[in-house]
Amino acid sequence: MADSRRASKRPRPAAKALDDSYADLLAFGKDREPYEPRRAQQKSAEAERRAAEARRRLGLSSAEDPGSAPTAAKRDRRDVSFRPGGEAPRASSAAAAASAAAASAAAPAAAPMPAQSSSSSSSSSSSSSSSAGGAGGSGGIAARPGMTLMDELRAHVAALGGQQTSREKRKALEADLLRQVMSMQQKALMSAKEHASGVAYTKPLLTDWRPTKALASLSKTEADVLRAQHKVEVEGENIPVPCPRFADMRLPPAVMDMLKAKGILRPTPIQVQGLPVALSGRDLIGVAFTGSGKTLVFTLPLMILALQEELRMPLAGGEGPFGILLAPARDLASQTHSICEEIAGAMASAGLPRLRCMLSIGGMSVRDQIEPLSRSGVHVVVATPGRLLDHLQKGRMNLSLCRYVCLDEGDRMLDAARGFEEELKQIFSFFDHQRQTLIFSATMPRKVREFAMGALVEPVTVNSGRAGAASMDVIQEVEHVRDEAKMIYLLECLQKTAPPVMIFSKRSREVDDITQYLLLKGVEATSVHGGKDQADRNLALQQFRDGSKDVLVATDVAAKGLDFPSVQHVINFDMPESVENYVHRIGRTGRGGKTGVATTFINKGVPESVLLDLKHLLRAAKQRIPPALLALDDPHDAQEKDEDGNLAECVYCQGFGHSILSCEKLQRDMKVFDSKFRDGLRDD
Ligand SMILES: Nc1ncnc2c1ncn2[C@@H]1O[C@H](COP(=O)(O)OP(=O)(O)OP(=O)(O)O)[C@@H](O)[C@H]1O
Repeated sequence: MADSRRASKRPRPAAKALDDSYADLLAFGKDREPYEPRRAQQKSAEAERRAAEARRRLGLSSAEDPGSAPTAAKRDRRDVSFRPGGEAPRASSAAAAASAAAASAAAPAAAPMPAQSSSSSSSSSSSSSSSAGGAGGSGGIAARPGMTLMDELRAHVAALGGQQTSREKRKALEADLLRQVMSMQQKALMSAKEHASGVAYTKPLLTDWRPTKALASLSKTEADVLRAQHKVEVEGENIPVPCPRFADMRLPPAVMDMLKAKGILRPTPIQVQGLPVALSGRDLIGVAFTGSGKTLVFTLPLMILALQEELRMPLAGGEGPFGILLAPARDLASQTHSICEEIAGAMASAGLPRLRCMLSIGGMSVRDQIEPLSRSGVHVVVATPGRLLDHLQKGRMNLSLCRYVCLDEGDRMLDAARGFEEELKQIFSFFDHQRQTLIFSATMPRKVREFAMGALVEPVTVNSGRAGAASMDVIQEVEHVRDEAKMIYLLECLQKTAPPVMIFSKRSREVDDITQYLLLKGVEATSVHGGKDQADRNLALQQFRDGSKDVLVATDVAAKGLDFPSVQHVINFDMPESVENYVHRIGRTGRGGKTGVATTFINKGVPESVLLDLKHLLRAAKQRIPPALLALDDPHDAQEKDEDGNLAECVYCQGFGHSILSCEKLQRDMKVFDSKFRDGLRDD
């Protein structure tokens, strides 16, 4: 069925524009239903009740239902987006979620926390909340005058330490703590309008994609055997069958040729299962180790969807996009944009329409970015959240045709303290219809995944390898080096492998110092960090990519997602604040099936909890543990085992050496929450 909204604006193109050889491809789009929200079907009685309650709390009459009229919708976008779920205005709702970190011991009978989400929520998330309630600690606390939220958290945990010692109660408290912090993330994935009006999408936006006949007829058991062979684990209902060959996925011949030309002959495990899920229109959370090919899992389905739409009816000026791909950093967005362009180029050179992909990031001219959209429309937008939101708010772009959203490095995007939850919340408010949502990362604690799933529609999770584990293709070496000896030792360390080599440091100034030092010593080095302007960053990345520079020195802006060919060695000049960042940093080597080396300098300046996490990570990856780490007194070795005797991971940050109750990341994040609520939310 054609998209009636678009069809009513312009006549459909003549059939002659379509190439017979792509009949197969077109076939799986032709009967797709339009993707306007089908409110009548989607609103359950429960949703109606919630909508009325939200309207009452927001002081809206029923005529002002945010979804009922365009004018009301506009006002709602401004007014309601900050008040999801009809809760208190944003500062206090955010404060409630953050202060959460501490289920109230002082007031166990306090009012229950707000409902998690009006969309379908995962059973596990609801079960954790109910068990938390059972622990008698779901009231949530806010910072009292003169006390920071962190103080409250500490006091609360200390109090509980004395009172509740049983494993069950502690687990319940952990679940509650996490539930409350994470409740912000779910809201970030929903339109505030939907949240306020209780719209709950219950059915995925299925496409007509099918695998080849032989695979389509596989039984569930046979599909499970295939999954086990490819070491992928799945969760969810009615999961599409895995496809062990690209040929099974019925990709357009132009795409098959492109993959072959790039030496991509067999799908990686995340692609074996992730591509069928994404191609069939299902919401997806994909977790797989660094360098395992996640990017193709979210770019290919969108490009194919955009191609089908373009073949059905070419875009005109001002129209589009059909999908947005969001990344937490500009350089990563640029890289993803290049991959989309490459796919678009391959399609065009095979005689298919040229798809237009727009890059929308800060540090570049707004006019240059937006010009292709106004001139001829764009099919795909790859963006960082801040700049995309700016385009939407200023009316330069709209999401009326957009039905596909992907968050790359999803846990970073959704990070309750340092992520983009506020921007995402506002971006999602520009949707007035359902979309397919995909979230990818190499690191995503199980509980965080469960909470994010609560905002998706019948999601499928696909795991390849333990989330947060380092790539097994990286040999990890950890060395004790005093601060004053680091620079000199760095030169020696560079001799371990041939170039290219990446060096990471937390601080921009140190990145500059290291680069200067290496240049003085005759090493072809360049650098990237947040303090450099975008043109310099692009140049440095280009020089490292094309081999004209041997060494790239960088802060963590280059730690996530960037893919350079054949990096041999990653040197951590300092240990990052969390093992999660460590996993991303060392994941710049050992990619696409190649092996690499990572060397990390540690010394007494690194917090013990981080060293303990590192020790456990090395152990899990069967790497050598240096004496400095072996010597650490490790109380968790004995205590923090799960039911199966495995070491339990922190549900908040995925570290192995501690629980959420003593999680340094949560403690740091609580400080950020504190400043957010005191200073107002950031506005960049
Ligand atoms: N099936 C495949 N066979 C061989 N190489 C592949 C395959 N799929 C992707 N690659 C290559 O592997 C490299 C890493 O892929 P990609 O950047 O998508 O990894 P990733 O999982 O997104 O990593 P990160 O978690 O660091 O973002 C790329 O150079 C890509 O071209």
